[in-house]
Amino acid sequence: MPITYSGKTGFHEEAISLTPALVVFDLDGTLLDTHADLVESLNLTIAALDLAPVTYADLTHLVGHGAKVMIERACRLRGHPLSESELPPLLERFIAHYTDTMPGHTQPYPGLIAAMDTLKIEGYKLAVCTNKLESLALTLLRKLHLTGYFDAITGGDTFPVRKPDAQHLTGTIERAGGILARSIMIGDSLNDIAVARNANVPSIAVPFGYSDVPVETLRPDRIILHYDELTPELVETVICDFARSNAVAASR
Ligand SMILES: O=C(O)COP(=O)(O)O
Ligand SMILES: [Mg+2]
Repeated sequence: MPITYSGKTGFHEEAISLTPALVVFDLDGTLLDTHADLVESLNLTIAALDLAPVTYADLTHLVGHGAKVMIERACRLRGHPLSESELPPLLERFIAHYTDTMPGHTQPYPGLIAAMDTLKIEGYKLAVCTNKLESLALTLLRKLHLTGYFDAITGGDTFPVRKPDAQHLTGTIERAGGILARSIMIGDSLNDIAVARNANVPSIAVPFGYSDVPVETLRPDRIILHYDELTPELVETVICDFARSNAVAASR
């Protein structure tokens, strides 16, 4: 059974404390180190326009809003803003190459699997909320034998809106059978911390992903340097501290 926080007694608080907590992960740069494959497929894509390759350092400014935006930004960076008709064949080229080479060099970050195993054993729910196209996220997670961990996997095209719009996260939580008051969001970039703030859910940032600014400046509720730190106790503490500061703010 998950450890529960001891809020005020009463039917409502008790019902909340008995609901298993849900840990929602971003994908690129949070669950999985995808950078080598993203850069490779992106460079093969823009090579169709004879554009020079982008680097890993460039990726931090390109990634975060899905493949379409990443291709558009890479072309603009290389001095070729795309016209509307140029994008669809490039997107197709990217999707085909990225899918064909999966899982490529992509790997879970150190300690992730052990942390997820512990959370699952303790009764926690897990989900993925990524701006990657849903089909790419599903195929990649399937090829890495990870889909079984998650109660929901949603992408940038699953709902009419995507991160940082709150509805991407609230929709993911609903699909996973979680509740807002017992959920946390873990991510590497602005969109993840912003979606959590917009949905009124606490956030944990990881510094090893693709943020173009230091994650401290995003003001997450916590930062973890390694997945060893992602324990049931930490999840409960973050949820409890967040509920407490919300209650203090409401009483002012
Ligand atoms: O693929 C992207 O652009 C972003 O993906 P993420 O939301 O999993 O970081
Ligand atoms: Mg990310």
